[in-house]
Order: sequence, then structure tokens, then C-alpha cells
Amino acid sequence: MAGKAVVKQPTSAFDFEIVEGVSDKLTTVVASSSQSSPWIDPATIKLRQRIGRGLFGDVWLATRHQATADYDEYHEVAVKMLHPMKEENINVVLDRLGNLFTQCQELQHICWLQGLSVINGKLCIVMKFYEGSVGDKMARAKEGKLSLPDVIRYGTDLARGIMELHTKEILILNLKPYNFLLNENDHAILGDIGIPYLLLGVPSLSSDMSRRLGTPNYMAPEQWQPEVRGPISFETDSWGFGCSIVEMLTGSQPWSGKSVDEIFKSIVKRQEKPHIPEGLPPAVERVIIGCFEYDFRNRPLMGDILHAFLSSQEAAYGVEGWRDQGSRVNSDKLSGSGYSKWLVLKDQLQIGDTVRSRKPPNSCKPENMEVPGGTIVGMERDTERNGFVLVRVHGIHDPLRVHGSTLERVTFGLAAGDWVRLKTNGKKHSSVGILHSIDRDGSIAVAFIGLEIFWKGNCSELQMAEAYCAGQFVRLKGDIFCPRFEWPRKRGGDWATGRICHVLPNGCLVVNFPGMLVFGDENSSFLADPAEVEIVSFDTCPGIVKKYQHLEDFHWAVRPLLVALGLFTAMKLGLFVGKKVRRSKVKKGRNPVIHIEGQQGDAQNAAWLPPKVANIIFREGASVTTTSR
Ligand SMILES: Nc1ncnc2c1ncn2[C@@H]1O[C@H](COP(=O)(O)OP(=O)(O)OP(=O)(O)O)[C@@H](O)[C@H]1O
Repeated sequence: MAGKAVVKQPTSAFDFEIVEGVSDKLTTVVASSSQSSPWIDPATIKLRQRIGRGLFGDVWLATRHQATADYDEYHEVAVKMLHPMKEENINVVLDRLGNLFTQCQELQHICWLQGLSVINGKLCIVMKFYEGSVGDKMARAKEGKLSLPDVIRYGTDLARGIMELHTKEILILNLKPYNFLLNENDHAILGDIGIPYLLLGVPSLSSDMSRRLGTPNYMAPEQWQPEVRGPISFETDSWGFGCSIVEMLTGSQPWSGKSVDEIFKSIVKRQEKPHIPEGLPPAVERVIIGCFEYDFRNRPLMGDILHAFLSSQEAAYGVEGWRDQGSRVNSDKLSGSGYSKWLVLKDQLQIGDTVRSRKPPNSCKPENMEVPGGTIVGMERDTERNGFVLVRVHGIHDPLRVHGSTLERVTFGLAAGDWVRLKTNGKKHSSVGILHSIDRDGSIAVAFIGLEIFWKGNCSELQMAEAYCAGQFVRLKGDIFCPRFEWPRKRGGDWATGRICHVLPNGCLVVNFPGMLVFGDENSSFLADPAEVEIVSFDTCPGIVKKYQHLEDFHWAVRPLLVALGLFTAMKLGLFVGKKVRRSKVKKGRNPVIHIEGQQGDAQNAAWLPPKVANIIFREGASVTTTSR
């Protein structure tokens, strides 16, 4: 390969340095001589045929030449060649790829990574070549779908593979049947080891790709704009897994035939979900329904999915020729709590934990708390991994027996779901966010607008922040001149007031403006950073004028209605006064003369008009006065 090679001392298990080629400007990567180095000399790879072109790169069938002192070996390999990227980013990606390579060694359900290389200036991942994929098998199958036993078996393999990567904190973000490879024993192997995650934050040369973090048909709502609607998390892969299982069962790709923009609108704006076929084993059906929860906190983790698939294997084998049977289990919302079972399972309570009653979803203040605060002193476990616990509450003699799902753990005064503010202001992200997890040692994961992944730190870096919930009215603070998101103004130029209709997992507020009349396709909802808004309520509006103005925020029809009502009242009042005056004149025995302003002719000519006609004239806008002759 043309280019200049520079060897430097390894700083880790492997090490690279990139230098620009002399003649052809190709980039050359040189690795250390470390044994575990993933580096493969590009001269030993001969590309034969391209077998796929994806959003993140091409896959080639290639031959790899390995020479030892005694013999030469030639193997078929698959080479994933990433799309070109800016030179300054190559080092970053190579570093990440190197880490990934180390992490993926000896994982059983992940495709075998043989090494890394740079061919024609493009970063390459050299893998074992597998004979086919689940996607290929579907393409050959009748109606393009697989049998239920196969789906459950492949699903179990894949859930294991995804869990292996999740344990290493790697997200895949690109789960789809063509990325599930099949080995010699017909087991499914994960063929994508998280390329979109690897490229996170690395600007792409392709404008098409720079907008996306996965394959649109399989992307979760938060995956479309993770810094706005995110962050991406392990549960983002649960959505992609759910889409793949549905496709394997039905033979049709979720949102098939829709454009990228239409898919975005369906998933993100309209909160639609892929259609789940009916009649699946109940545990599988429940878990797949859970995979399509809009808020990723309500989705199952891969461990829950694996549990459901394993428990359904026998049931699936009992079904001959699976059909859509028309029955449906209920979704897994815990009765009365509004939270999914999957959310509750994520935090297992222990004896000694400080707990309080879980507040209802979308509530700003704790209400009717059975346990305002207490300590767990005993536990009963049932088969569903959560059961009743005994809580000692201050001031009550005997411990209370409460279901664990109704409680939340409070550690250092904080519980998952609390609104928090960073004590030091973040640079590019909002300072207000939502706490997603707190470990017993105080380590935390917080979602902030502006970050694609969780912010991780210690609870000492946070303080409680004001909570927001759907239904509240908010307005940009007066000192915000350049808001993070576009925000409408009123006629006078002041920031308009809107109502929160949805709170995203990172605290981003989705706000609509019922006080403003929207025509056609005009954008009716806006986003807001909770750090930039203030709550508007009748209590906080000073004076009657401001209170009236707030009334107008409730519905655009309030103003015209009140104007009409005012006119009507004025008219009624005018008539009433007019009649009174007329009667008093008649009583005095004199005829009233009506002067109609704005009418031509002598006012006296109108004296013969009966009062009803005068009323009509009055209604039509002429002002009427009466005088005595
Ligand atoms: N190691 C491998 N062995 C055999 N075939 C493979 C291997 N890796 C990928 N393939 C196949 O190559 C084809 C293209 O794969 P690739 O992952 O590039 O495509 P894609 O999934 O459409 O794109 P992307 O993953 O970039 O979104 C697929 O059919 C896939 O099954």
C-alpha cells in the first residue's frame, strides 16, 4: 500500500498512528506489535465482491491471506468498509473501534471480529464471513415470514447477544433482520456491533447519514433526535428488537412503503407503533408491546425480553404453523399506577432502603402518599420478581405491608424521575434535567436536553429543580432573548404562553398554544428547555389585566367570544336605556323624536319610525339618540 508508515510505542493493548500517504494521499494506519493488536495489513486483504451497501458503509466478500513460516492460508472474510470521514475524525473512530474490538473478543453471540484495517483510505472491520442472515432466510420463506419456533429461537439468541454488548455499555442501534447472521448451527449472531453508536458525534461527509442514527424503519422515537428527544439508552435497542421480531413474524418491514419523513411523523409526532400480530405466547406478546412504549423508561430491558422468550420456548414449539389467532393480552401497565411493569422491575428494592410512595406519572407534587417516607424492614418475594414489602414509617407502630411496585427508592434525598438542576452550568446542554437512576452509592444518570447519551456523575453535583407536568401553562422567561428552541410571540411582541402537552424523558417540554389559532399544516407544537421557562397561572398573574390575558391562553376563541359578549351586552344595555328614556317621555305626553346620526335627511322625518325599526337601525351600527321636541 502506498503511504508512509510510522511506528510508535503502544500506549494500550494496541495503538495506531495515522499519517498521510506521500503519493496518493491515502491514510495509512500502523499498529503496535502487540499480540492482541487488531491491525490487519491491507495488503493481505483482497476484495472480491460487494455484498451490500448500507447507510454506514459497504460490506465486501474478501479473501484474507495469512502466512506462517510453514504454510499460507486463504480465508473468506466479510469486510465492512465504513463510508469516508474527515481525516481529523479517523483517529477518534479508530480508537473507538479498537476498544470495541477488545470488548467483543470471546463474546458468543456476536459475529467474530478478526481485525481492523484501512483500505483505499476507508476504515474497515474484517469479520468472519457467514453464509446467510435471518433477512436472507425470510426472503426465501413463504410470504417472507418465519415460523414462531424459529422466531422465538432466533429472538433468544439475539437477546443474549444484545445483552452481551449492553453489559459492556455498547448500544447497537441498528437491529434488523439483515444484521442477524446465521452460523453453521443455524443460530442467530449479531452482525452489527453498534456502528451507529460508534459513529455518534462524528460528523459524516454524507448529508443523508448525518441526520440519522440507525435505519429509519427500526428507529425508536428518541433515536431520531437524541439530543432533543433522548437520550438513547439500552431500551432504544428494545424498540429495534421489537421491530425485528414483528418483521420476522409478519414478513413485512415496519412502516414499509413510507418515506423517511413519513416514518418520522408516524413515530415521533403521532406516537404510532408498529402493528403487533395477535395470538403470540402471552409473555412474548407482553414484552413486545412493552418494546413499543413511547417513553423508553417504560420499555423492557434485554434481560426482561430474554426471560420472556426463554419462558415461551416450550409454548412456541407446541404451536403448529403459527397463525394470527385474534386474542390479545392486556398491556403491562401496573394496575392503577400508570407505570409499566418493566419500569418498576428496573430497580429492585432491598432491606434497609429508604422509600416513599411512587408519585403518579405526570404529577408535579406527591399526592395521597400512603408512605411519605419509610425504611424497608422485610420483603416477600413472588415469582414476578417484585412482591410485598414491610415498611417502617415514623409514627406508626407496626410496619406497613405495601406492594413494592407502589414504592420508589430515595437515595440521598433523590429518586428516579425527580427533576434536578446541575450546580455548575452545563456548556452545551440544559442545566435542568430528569434523574433516571441513582445507585445506592450516589452515582447517577441524568438526561439533559443537548446530550445524546446520559450524563453520569455523583448526586452531590445536583440539586432539586422545579417539576413540570402536562397541563401546566409556561412562557419563556423575560431574560431569554435567544431560546434553545423556536418560540412564538404574541401580537405585541411578548413571548406567548403555551400549555405543556407532553414531557420527554430528558425534561424537554412539548408545548402547544391553544390561545393561538393554527391554520392547516402550520406547526402547532413547540419544544422548550425547562431551564428557560416559567410557570404561568392565575395565582402568579399580577392584576386583573394579566389574569384576563392568561384567560386568553386557554383557547383562541376566548378573545372573539368575549368581544362578541361585550358587544351584545353593550347593545342590550343601550336598548334598555333607550326604552327607559322613551317611556319616560311618553309618560310626559310628548312624542320622542329620534335623531339617527349618519342618516341623511331631517331627523324629524324619522319621528314616525316605530321602536322596532329603530332597533334594527341601531343594531346595524347607527347610533341613536332621543331628544324631546
Ligand atoms: N460477516 C458477514 N458475513 C456475511 N454477510 C454479511 C456479514 N456482515 C454483513 N453481511 C451482509 O451484508 C449485507 C449488507 O450488510 P450491511 O450491514 O452493510 O447492510 P445494511 O444492514 O443494509 O447497512 P447498515 O448496517 O450500514 O445500515 C447484508 O445482507 C448482511 O447480511
